[in-house]
Amino acid sequence: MACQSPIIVALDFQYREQALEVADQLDPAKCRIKVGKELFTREGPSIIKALHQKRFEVFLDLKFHDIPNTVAKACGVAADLGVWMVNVHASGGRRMMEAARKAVDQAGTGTQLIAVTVLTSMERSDLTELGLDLEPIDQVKRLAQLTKDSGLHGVVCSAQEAPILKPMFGADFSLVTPGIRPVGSEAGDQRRVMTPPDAVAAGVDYMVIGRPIAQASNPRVALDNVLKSLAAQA
Ligand SMILES: O=c1ccn([C@@H]2O[C@H](COP(=O)(O)O)[C@@H](O)[C@H]2O)c(=O)[nH]1
Repeated sequence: MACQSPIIVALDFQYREQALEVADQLDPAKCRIKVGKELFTREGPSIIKALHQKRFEVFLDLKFHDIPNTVAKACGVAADLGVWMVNVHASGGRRMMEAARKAVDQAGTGTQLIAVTVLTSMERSDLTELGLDLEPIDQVKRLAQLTKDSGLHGVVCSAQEAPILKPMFGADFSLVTPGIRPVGSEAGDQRRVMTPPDAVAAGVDYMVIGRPIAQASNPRVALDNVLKSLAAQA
């Protein structure tokens, strides 16, 4: 049965052993797992297989950004791996995203394809340096609209943008939000952050949590504490 939890735990480790040690402390009924660039670059598709064997649904977070043909082929291969979700950068443009969606659909594995709008580590000053003289929310809205128009299943954004995006794009367009910080945990390199209960109240569908759970002395307890904070609010 598909996992009902909104939590996606990012296993940002280099080695399979480290990642699986944390995965073994987690319950696939209570969270999904995100595999990103560091772990996938070291371990390759075998880490996906290992997590699937442990019954986790996997978000393969490689944020593809290249010409349409290259991204479409990569997304098709990711979908063939049977991952639950894969992503691209929305700034790759409409033709890139449409090609990627087509390739994912052709795989026939039900993989969801989403696009990154503005990284949660970025704030207005970062956009200014890129020549974008606007608030993150304005760029997020623009790229989310392009993502929706290109036929993708949702976007990566910050939870801070969810109250605006959810009514704009509706229940079927997933908002996947990193930059989630339980009370008391350090923001680190994240800039647009929110607590788990506030993120749910803001309308997010899925929240990605890495270091606050994966680097905790007890990841199982850290995950349970997040889930308890959500239940207390419900
Ligand atoms: O905009 C984005 C897109 C992806 N991420 C990824 O999410 C996790 C967050 O980890 P934390 O340790 O909870 O900060 C990480 O794997 C990023 O690559 C993101 O943070 N922001």
